[in-house]
Amino acid sequence: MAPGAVSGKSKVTIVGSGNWGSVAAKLIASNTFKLHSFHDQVRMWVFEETLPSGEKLSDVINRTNENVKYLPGIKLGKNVIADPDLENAVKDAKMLVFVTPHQFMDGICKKLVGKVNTDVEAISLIKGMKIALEKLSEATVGYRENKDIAETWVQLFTTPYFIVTAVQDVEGIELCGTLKNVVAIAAGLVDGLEMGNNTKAAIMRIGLKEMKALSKLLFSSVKDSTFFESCGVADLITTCLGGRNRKVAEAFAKSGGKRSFDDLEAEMLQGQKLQGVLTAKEVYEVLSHRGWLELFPLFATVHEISIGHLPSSAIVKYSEHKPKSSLVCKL
Ligand SMILES: NC(=O)C1=CN([C@@H]2O[C@H](COP(=O)(O)OP(=O)(O)OC[C@H]3O[C@@H](n4cnc5c(N)ncnc54)[C@H](O)[C@@H]3O)[C@@H](O)[C@H]2O)C=CC1
Ligand SMILES: O=C(CO)COP(=O)(O)O
Repeated sequence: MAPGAVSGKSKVTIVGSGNWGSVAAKLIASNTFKLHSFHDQVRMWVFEETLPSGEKLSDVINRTNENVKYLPGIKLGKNVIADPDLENAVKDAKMLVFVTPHQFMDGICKKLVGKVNTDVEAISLIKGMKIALEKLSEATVGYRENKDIAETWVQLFTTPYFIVTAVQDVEGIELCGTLKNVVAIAAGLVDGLEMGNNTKAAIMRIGLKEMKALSKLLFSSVKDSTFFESCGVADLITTCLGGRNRKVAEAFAKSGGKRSFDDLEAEMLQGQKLQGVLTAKEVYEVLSHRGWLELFPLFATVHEISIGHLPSSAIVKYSEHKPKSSLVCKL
């Protein structure tokens, strides 16, 4: 029997403990407690930090059963164990749930080499829900070939208020979750410029079109139908209406570009991380490398605004840059 399957039960470890990581821990812990195929206890790796009280965050989570910094006011479940030691947190796991801001993943993966079970299964969480208050939400699990494994993950996450669907399109789902954060920055800029709902809806539509076009250019296997799943249009709507990327971009535009995204992130999010600005830079690099910049004016403009090369108002002027080919329209 594999070490992670003590008494035949799969042990789950969550790698990450921010806002969404803590929500995931709560969801999963409620299921592992009820379902016989999973070990009750869920380990959650915590990037350790010292709170203003002088206590360690992991100690406080274990004492109060609450992530007081990243998800205050919500009980995680007594079977969630916070562990600041990454190696120890993963060593017996049969199922790993990765949920840290993506800029930290390289370092984490390097530390995990040779430390996890050889038959471990892993999932990277997709985006777009505020569900800790148990309001109805959805998510999509992507899989390649093995639908049975996908269904195990669906079982682990599903609750009466959290509907999870398995979709055979890993790349499409990953790219939806990644690219929507860039569109959310654009939507926030429109809010900061006080341009109203029609303009915002137009930006969201164009953003969705660029999301689909870029995903399909990068991976021909990406399915159109994925954009109508929760990970596609639903996630895009929620992030553009109420997310952190939107909120900080709004403040950036309101400051007339005088405040940087880094400053605003630190001030407004108190340790939580923005993904949209870094993603816009990474997308820009890909577009630039492949000679596709003019095919994706919204994505390119978001990056140029975020680094101060263009004013926020450029977000509604970018359509004057005419794409060189009709490739985007064809897609
Ligand atoms: N909050 C949301 O609604 C959703 C977030 N996501 C994704 O989940 C991932 C994690 O997001 P959240 O849990 O919201 O995190 P968060 O933004 O709330 O918190 C940041 C996390 O990064 C950790 N951290 C800071 N410095 C670190 C370092 N050097 N190394 C490792 N960790 C470090 C902090 O301890 C904290 O746990 C992101 O990729 C995000 O895109 C996905 C779906 C929904
Ligand atoms: O998916 C998320 C982070 O990548 C959530 O971001 P928002 O809070 O901007 O919606």
